[in-house]
Amino acid sequence: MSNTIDTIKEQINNNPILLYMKGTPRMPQCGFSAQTVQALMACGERFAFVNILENPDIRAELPKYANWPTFPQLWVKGELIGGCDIVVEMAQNGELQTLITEAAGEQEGE
Ligand SMILES: N[C@@H](CCC(=O)N[C@@H](CS)C(=O)NCC(=O)O)C(=O)O
Ligand code: FES
Repeated sequence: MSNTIDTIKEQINNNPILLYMKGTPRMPQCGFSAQTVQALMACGERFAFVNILENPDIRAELPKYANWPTFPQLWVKGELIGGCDIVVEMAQNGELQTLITEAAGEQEGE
């Protein structure tokens, strides 16, 4: 569905820090999404999210577009960073904070 792909592209281009997840940051609906939100929130910056459980078209199309089969998916500055495993690892080694702080700087400057 090309419409859905356009929506996805818009979301990715308009939100420098964007998490596709199951549920919401306040109420994640899966442990993988919950862990990822926790790591992201610990960075202390505002981020956008899309609840894919409420957007079945995006749930169906994004994995093909991203070439990444699962959720959550963290996108920063238009690029897929990864899912839960990668985000948690990057949180542990400090890379996530650096990435998010930098992306948030651009967000402020908008
Ligand atoms: N190892 C994955 C775990 C995520 C995962 O396995 N997600 C599954 C279950 S929540 C998924 O998104 N399945 C496809 C779907 O539910 O649409 C990661 O690092 O993100
Ligand atoms: S919803 Fe079952 S593992 Fe994520």
